[in-house]
Amino acid sequence: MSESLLRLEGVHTDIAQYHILHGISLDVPAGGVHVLLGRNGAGKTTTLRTIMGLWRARQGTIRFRGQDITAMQTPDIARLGVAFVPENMGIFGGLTVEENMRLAAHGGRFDSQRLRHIFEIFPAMEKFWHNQASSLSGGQKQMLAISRAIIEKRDLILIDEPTKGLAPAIIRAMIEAFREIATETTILLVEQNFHFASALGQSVAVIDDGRIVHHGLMSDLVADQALQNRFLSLSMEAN
Ligand SMILES: Nc1ncnc2c1ncn2[C@@H]1O[C@H](COP(=O)(O)OP(=O)(O)OP(=O)(O)O)[C@@H](O)[C@H]1O
Repeated sequence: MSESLLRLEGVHTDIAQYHILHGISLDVPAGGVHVLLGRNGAGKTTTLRTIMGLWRARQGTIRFRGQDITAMQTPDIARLGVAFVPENMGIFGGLTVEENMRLAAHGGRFDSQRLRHIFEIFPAMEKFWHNQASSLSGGQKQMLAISRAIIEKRDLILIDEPTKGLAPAIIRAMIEAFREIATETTILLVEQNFHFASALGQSVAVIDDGRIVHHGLMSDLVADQALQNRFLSLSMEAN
């Protein structure tokens, strides 16, 4: 694998009095989609939030392009080219699609070429440009959340369970969209849907009880039924 874009070494995170991450080490190479699997409560969201500086690692280091970002503030991490799409998507229901996008664009201004590129990936964003975000379907809201993350060119996008609650046809469309987005950026994806995760992922890490219990190529996991039995049962829905 190529040199790490993101590297976590022995990361411990506490939330209040609870010790949630117990020494997470993870290498994310530049380019493509890399997947973090794990059952509910395993620590996937906490890992993404710790990378983004929304929770503090009390021990261990997080490096982005070799730079130590462990103690950096979230806006500074974002300025380095890291975006986060949380599970609740973080969009503003009372604002239009355009207004949501404008809030995410640098200086509130759009680069027309960039916007055209986003409309090619997600045509619904152009169609519903003047509609309130609250009126969008679940899939369209997710598309809006991802569009906001890529309105500026990013080096790394952290995405938390984008297919949760979506219909299979929408998930299929999302696979194509993610493939396109991953041609220009690196995606670290938290996912429970194995079909989606395996269609996209190059590497996969399985987290359980705040520890990485498996890390390898997604193709090896897909090809090895015994590995799947061992890890998917504690990770995700196999559909
Ligand atoms: N704000 C919080 N206060 C207290 N405990 C929390 C908080 N957020 C998360 N936790 C706990 O941290 C552990 C890891 O949660 P996390 O959200 O990282 O899991 P996850 O793997 O993303 O699971 P899910 O798929 O359910 O989102 C869980 O035991 C959870 O209860």
